[in-house]
Amino acid sequence: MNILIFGIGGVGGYFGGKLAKAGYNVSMIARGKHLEAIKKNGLEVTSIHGSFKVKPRLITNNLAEVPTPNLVILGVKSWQIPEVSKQLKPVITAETMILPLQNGANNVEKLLENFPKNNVLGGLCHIVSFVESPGKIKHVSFEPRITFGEIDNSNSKRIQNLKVIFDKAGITNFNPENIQLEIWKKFLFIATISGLGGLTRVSIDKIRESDYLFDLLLKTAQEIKLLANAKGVPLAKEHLEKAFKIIQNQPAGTTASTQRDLMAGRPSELENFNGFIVKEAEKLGIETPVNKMIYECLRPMDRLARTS
Ligand SMILES: NC(=O)C1=CN([C@@H]2O[C@H](COP(=O)(O)OP(=O)(O)OC[C@H]3O[C@@H](n4cnc5c(N)ncnc54)[C@H](OP(=O)(O)O)[C@@H]3O)[C@@H](O)[C@H]2O)C=CC1
Ligand SMILES: CC(C)(CO)C(=O)C(=O)O
Repeated sequence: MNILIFGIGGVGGYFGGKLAKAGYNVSMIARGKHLEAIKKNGLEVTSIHGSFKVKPRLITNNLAEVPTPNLVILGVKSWQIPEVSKQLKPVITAETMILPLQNGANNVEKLLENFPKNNVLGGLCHIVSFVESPGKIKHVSFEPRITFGEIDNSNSKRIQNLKVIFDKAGITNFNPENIQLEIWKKFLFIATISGLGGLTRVSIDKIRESDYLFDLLLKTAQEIKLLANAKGVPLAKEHLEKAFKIIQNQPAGTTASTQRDLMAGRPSELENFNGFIVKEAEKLGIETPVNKMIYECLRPMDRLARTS
C-alpha cells in the first residue's frame, strides 16, 4: 500500500507520521523550510499521547518522484484543494482513494470537480495540532480520530481495508453509517464557533458570558441546520444540542484554528465556512442573515490576508 500525504501541517503531519511510524510506505509532500527540516532530521511529532520521530519513505515537493499512490490523504487547507487536485491528477489511477480530512462541508464536491466518483472518499478528523517549527508537529489536545467512508456510504472492501490500516497505525477511526451527516455535524460545530470567534476576536468563554453573543452563536448554528436539511442532510435538533453541549464544555481560552488564522491576519477557511453557507443558501432560496453578517464583516480581512 503506497500512501501519499499531501500537506504536512498539524493534521497531515500527525496522521502521516503515525502511518509512517507503523511501517507503511508513506510519501510526504511538503515545501520550504519544513521540507528541508524533515529531509534532514525526519518528522518529529510531540504528542500528549506519546511523542515520536519518523523518517518517511520519501519526503519531497516533487510529485513526479512519488510512487503511484493507492491512498492519498489531503492535509492541506480546504481552499487549497482545487489547486492541489490539479497537481495530483497525473499520479491518480482508477484505483486511488483520495481522503480529505479538512473541515468544511464541500470538500468532497470540490474533489469531484477533478476526479471520478470512484477516487473520492468522504472524511474529516478531530485533533488539535499544528506545525510548531520546521520539521516539528505538536498535538496538544483531543483524542486524534479519523472519520471516513465511501461517499455512497457503502461498506466496501477498500473501506474495511482502510480501517485495518488505521487500526494497525494506532489511529482511532470511525466508519459511520452516513459520512455526509458526520461531515455536517463537525461543520455545524466548527463553522459556528470559528466565524463569530473570528469576528469578536475572543475565546469561547467570553462569547458564553454574553447572552447576546451566545444567542448569535445559536442563530448561526440554526441557519446551518436549515441549509443542511434543505440539501437532504438529516442534521437534527439533537445534533445541534450536542454541538452546543461541546461548546458549553470547552475550557476557557479555547479558540478554533480558523478563528486563529483570521485573528492573525493569515488566509483562512472563511470562504469554506460562512462564505459557503451564505452562497449555498442563496442558491436554495434560504435566508442566512447571521452567517451573512459574519461573512461580510470578515471578508475584507480575509481578502487582505491573501493579497499582502
Ligand atoms: N490543525 C487542527 O488541529 C485541525 C485542522 N483541521 C482541518 O484540517 C485541514 C488542515 O489544517 P492544518 O493541518 O491545521 O493546516 P496547516 O496549515 O497546519 O497544514 C497545511 C499544510 O499543507 C501545506 N501545503 C499546502 N499547499 C501545499 C503545496 N502545494 N505543497 C506542499 N505543501 C502544501 C502547508 O504548507 P505551507 O505552510 O508552506 O503553506 C502546510 O504545511 C484544515 O481544513 C483544518 O480546518 C481539522 C481538525 C483539526
Ligand atoms: C475544534 C477542532 C480542534 C476539532 O478537531 C478543529 O477542528 C479546529 O480547531 O479546526
